[in-house]
Amino acid sequence: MTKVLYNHDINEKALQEKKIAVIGYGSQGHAHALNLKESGFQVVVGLRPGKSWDKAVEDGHQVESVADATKQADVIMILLPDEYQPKIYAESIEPNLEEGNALAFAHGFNVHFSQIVPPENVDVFLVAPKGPGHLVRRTFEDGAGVPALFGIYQDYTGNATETALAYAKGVGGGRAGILETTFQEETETDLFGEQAVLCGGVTSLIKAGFETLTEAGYQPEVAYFECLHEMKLIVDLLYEGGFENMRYSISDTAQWGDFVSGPRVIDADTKARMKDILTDIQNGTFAHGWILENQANRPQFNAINNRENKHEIEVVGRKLRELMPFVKQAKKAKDVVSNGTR
Ligand SMILES: NC(=O)C1=CN([C@@H]2O[C@H](COP(=O)(O)OP(=O)(O)OC[C@H]3O[C@@H](n4cnc5c(N)ncnc54)[C@H](OP(=O)(O)O)[C@@H]3O)[C@@H](O)[C@H]2O)C=CC1
Ligand SMILES: CC[C@](O)(C(C)=O)C(=O)O
Ligand SMILES: [Mg+2]
Ligand SMILES: [Mg+2]
Repeated sequence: MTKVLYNHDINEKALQEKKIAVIGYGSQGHAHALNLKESGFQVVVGLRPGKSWDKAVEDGHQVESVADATKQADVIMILLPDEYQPKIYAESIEPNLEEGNALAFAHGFNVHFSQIVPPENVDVFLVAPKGPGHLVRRTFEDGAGVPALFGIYQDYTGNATETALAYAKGVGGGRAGILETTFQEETETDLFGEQAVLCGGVTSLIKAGFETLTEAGYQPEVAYFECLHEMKLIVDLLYEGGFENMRYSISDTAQWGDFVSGPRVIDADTKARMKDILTDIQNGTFAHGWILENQANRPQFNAINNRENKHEIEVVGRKLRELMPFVKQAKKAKDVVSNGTR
């Protein structure tokens, strides 16, 4: 079995005298900066003036421009949106790198697809938490953590692995398990997971179920609770103990329906389309389309996003969630991070 590393396997020495620049203070950025600081490491946050800057100051960080944070740091973790990274890297990071620095990423996209080509005299690694940034922070505060992958693209100093592992431990990955990967494997599996299963797959499944019920005349509120709200409760059981644990808790009627109807929804054709999606990721078709979409100022992204936000499941869900104040909302936390108001 692949070796999974935990806190007790990792020596933090490689990062102890070092300064870490966390560039960006969004979903991942705020979680890395706060978790690393609370793990005892020196952190400077690199940003442009604005909402994230104000929030990072409010959270007690030293905040500098991206260029100045890079100049001061030994390890530069780039946690900007993937689509803006190449420009900001070229303008403010690369000119300020010094020999022996470490350049780090939480996703391999830009290095793997050659949108960022690092100089030869720095270490290059990734530490990719396998979870949303707000949960990287929330679980850390709760004394737990989110699993993380680490991968070395370039080991100029000979210390890249020790540095990456200390970083992964600092953000809380060593509480849940740290696995070695490559930039290629992380990039391709992460893109596949978010498109086919975790985000694209799940939202399409929920929406199709909701629409099937409402088009048949059932109440939208009932359809919302059935297809979206209860998803989290079922997924919690999967998270805690896999399929067996979930099936232990549901009724035998549900389990029989799971066995006979699940494969009618997700069948061999669905799997063949998943393979097509993976091929498009592997051969660069997806990356090419996403890069062009951004160069054109996101016409399709914005149109689809507006349409999705107006879908009946979102309208009814907003109303129902207002009546459940115990439901925590990452979007509110994200707005807080990006608009500086708490
Ligand atoms: N979201 C997640 O949970 C995960 C993300 N990743 C990876 O982590 C990286 C970061 O993603 P994510 O956290 O979602 O990013 P976000 O969209 O949350 O990051 C936004 C941050 O970037 C800052 N920013 C944007 N443009 C600039 C600029 N021109 N100059 C300076 N700062 C700027 C924003 O500041 P401002 O307020 O000024 O706009 C804000 O602080 C990506 O590589 C992603 O693939 C990996 C695992 C999970
Ligand atoms: C699942 C989406 C993700 O890959 C993540 C939170 O891990 C992302 O890019 O945000
Ligand atoms: Mg991911
Ligand atoms: Mg991702």
